Amino acid sequence: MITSKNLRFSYSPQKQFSFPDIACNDKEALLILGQSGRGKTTFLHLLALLLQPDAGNIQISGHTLSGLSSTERTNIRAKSLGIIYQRAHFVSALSVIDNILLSNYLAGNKQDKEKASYLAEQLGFADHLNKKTTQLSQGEQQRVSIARALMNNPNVILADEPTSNLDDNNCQKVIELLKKQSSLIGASLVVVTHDQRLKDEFPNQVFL
Ligand SMILES: Nc1ncnc2c1ncn2[C@@H]1O[C@H](COP(=O)(O)OP(=O)(O)OP(=O)(O)O)[C@@H](O)[C@H]1O
Repeated sequence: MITSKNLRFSYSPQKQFSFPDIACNDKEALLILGQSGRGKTTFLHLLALLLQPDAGNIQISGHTLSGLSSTERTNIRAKSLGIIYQRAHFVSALSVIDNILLSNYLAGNKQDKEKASYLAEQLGFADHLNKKTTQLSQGEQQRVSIARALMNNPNVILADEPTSNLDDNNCQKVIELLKKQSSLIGASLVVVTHDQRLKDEFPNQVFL
């Protein structure tokens, strides 16, 4: 479960944000909608402990995540969070499968090739595992990002515009897969987007 309360953040005195409180239980999904520039990525990066709030707090599975060192934040991110970034940030020298296995390595876990292959099968890119990520289409890269985010069975999955580069058919597929896979591992799923196609896919919604 993830909750946030009274979160505030500023890039500068002119650019200040107050975010609505959120709560997303295990196996549940929450959609955060907002137009471009409303602070969706900023909010997601606060939830992902990549940015530090000026005020307010975040709890994951009942633990309050304030006053942590940078190492502690990095460890929580690697072990408890699955993050699907707006841009995938793959290591271009590595193959698709090695990019996926890298998240096991960074969390200090055993590299689980079987799980990577299973997820690739489920997400429909099993034929591409030995390619370089640069050889994949945007939609394929999006699905590899989802597999990478699921590898350590995170408590919380945070997805930034996971469907923005996808056509209607792939948009539907990716959201179904994300909801199914996160529910299977018992995670909370938080999606930020401006993609109006997702409005009917999530009963729980917050607007920025
Ligand atoms: N590092 C930064 N320094 C200063 N201002 C920033 C920084 N990052 C983002 N901003 C500003 O903060 C605002 C919110 O940015 P953010 O990326 O969170 O919005 P968004 O809702 O995700 O937008 P989009 O849908 O276009 O990705 C924007 O006006 C942006 O210019």
